[in-house]
Amino acid sequence: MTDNMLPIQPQFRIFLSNLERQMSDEQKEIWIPKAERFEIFGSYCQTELGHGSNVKGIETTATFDAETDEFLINSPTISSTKYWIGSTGVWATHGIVVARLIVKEKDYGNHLFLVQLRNLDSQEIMPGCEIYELGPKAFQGMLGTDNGALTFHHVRIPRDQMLARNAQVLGDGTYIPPKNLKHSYGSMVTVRALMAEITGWDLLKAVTVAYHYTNFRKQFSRSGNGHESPVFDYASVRYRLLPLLAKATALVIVSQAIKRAYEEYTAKYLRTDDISQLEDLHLQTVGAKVYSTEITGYGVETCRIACGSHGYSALSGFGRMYANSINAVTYEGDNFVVAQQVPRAILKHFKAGTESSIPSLSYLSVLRNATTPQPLGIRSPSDWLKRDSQSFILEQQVAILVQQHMEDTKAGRDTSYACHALTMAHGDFVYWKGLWEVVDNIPSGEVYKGSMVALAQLFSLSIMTSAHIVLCLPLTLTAAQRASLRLAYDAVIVEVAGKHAQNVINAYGFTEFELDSALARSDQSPYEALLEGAQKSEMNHMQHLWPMMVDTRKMWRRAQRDIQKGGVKSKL
Ligand SMILES: Cc1cc2nc3c(=O)[nH]c(=O)nc-3n(C[C@H](O)[C@H](O)[C@H](O)COP(=O)(O)OP(=O)(O)OC[C@H]3O[C@@H](n4cnc5c(N)ncnc54)[C@H](O)[C@@H]3O)c2cc1C
Repeated sequence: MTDNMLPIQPQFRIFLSNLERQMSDEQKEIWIPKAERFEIFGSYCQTELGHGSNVKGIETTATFDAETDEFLINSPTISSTKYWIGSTGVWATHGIVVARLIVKEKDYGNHLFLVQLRNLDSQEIMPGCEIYELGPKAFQGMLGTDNGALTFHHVRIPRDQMLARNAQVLGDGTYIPPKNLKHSYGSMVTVRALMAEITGWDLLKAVTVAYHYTNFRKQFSRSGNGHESPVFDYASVRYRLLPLLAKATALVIVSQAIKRAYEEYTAKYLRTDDISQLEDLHLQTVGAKVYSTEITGYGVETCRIACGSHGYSALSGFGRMYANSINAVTYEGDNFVVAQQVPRAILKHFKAGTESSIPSLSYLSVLRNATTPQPLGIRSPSDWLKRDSQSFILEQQVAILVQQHMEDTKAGRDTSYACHALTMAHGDFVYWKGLWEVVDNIPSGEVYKGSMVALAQLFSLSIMTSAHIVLCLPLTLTAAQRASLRLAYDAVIVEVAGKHAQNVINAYGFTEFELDSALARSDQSPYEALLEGAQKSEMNHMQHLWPMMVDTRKMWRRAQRDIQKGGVKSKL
């Protein structure tokens, strides 16, 4: 239940953050207190029926009328209807609308405008606005949020409702352009920084339910002593669930650090207008958004499948969790589209020779000093637990993919598919580095240090044995070294399963209310909870349909008798 997004969330995630970053000081004084006091509810209206990823293609116009000192907001075509707009179907009283600014017939491209959508006293839709709620979403997801379709019919707003921190239009129609074009992606950065951490928590909940259930559920006897074994004891279950526990932990911990860096940047920006760090933070948050939403969406589904048929019951909660998490690969920028920004930024630094200013790009030194890598001194599985062995593999992996990307770009190939794998490999390296930075700083006396080290090792070895790395490893490692990597991975799985997983799950301390799953209750076993769910099913009370079922059977019997008597001939 708690993973259902609420209509109020766009208010904090994107509406207020845009008011703070994109409004002039005078505008902020008026609007921020209203939003903070919930006198107004806000939404962010960018996507149109015809244009999502291609923001430059937006058709909604904001035409300046110097006579009345107003803008006219208009949707000139059906494809310009704002669509998917969170909270707008029912709740929002105001929207930050992305529209093309037109002054004296000149098109200045997309700018932001604050438009009132509903009457504050009656909630009625304002004249000139046409709004519909979109109805159910795929998998019945995001039930708690209304999403709207919104058309503007020449809606007038005062000139001072153009968000004016950067660009402005003066009363005589003079256009003051933004000092810097990069400011415009500041609000996207905010949301992505938040999403990366939230998705980590979503995955942790799914893993917790699956861990609880697979330890309860017994099938077959592994020992042959007649007692059935918990399915968690099978490698097929452990190797799916435990790496997800480690990955979810990494997502939360590293994304928190990215979010903190962004908050520090924002505080400085609001004081000084200094946006020098924004480009790097943009790279970090786009990468984090793609990496975290991809792992979480598919990870939640993996947890469901690991629980067998009972995972497929709505009572398990996995359906709800999946429906509410998988859409994050699409919103705030489709992952395959925004993933392209990461290689672009990597190449820009590589070509300019500025990669040393960005710690997460240290792997570019592999390409810069393009010498044959020294063979790794791996002699036993424990050598794989050393940081330099791990960084070697992960850096090699991204470097190979960057090299391939450069060749593809040079050859004029469409790289939009391969960019995704490169962004994920970059994410592997960034999250690996970030996780170890945190874990290494835990004082050695802390009781949870051992569990965190084991989880970090599991995270490291699981990403090192993943699909695209397997392609690269044969180039640099001997067969014996590759075999020892598998042994190291096996050993870490055994250690985490036996000594740490339960402690880590307990430490996260999700309540039953938060998990909302029949597979993870303390007062009932999963079987009791599932059976109780079946007993409560509304389909048990469909007696009004019984006569129809009886009649159908009678009809079949009659038809059968007629066929046997030879009275009915098939027309087929
Ligand atoms: C639940 C939900 C909530 C949302 N909330 C809001 C909101 O509050 N406000 C708002 O403004 N918007 C919102 N959106 C819209 C969202 O931001 C867009 O859906 C998203 O940006 C993707 O755009 P699109 O749907 O038009 O996909 P498209 O751009 O049409 O993409 C379709 C396919 O084409 C591929 N593709 C497109 N362009 C390229 C390219 N250049 N290279 C390679 N492949 C490409 C994509 O990978 C994808 O597979 C929401 C969406 C959802 C699902």
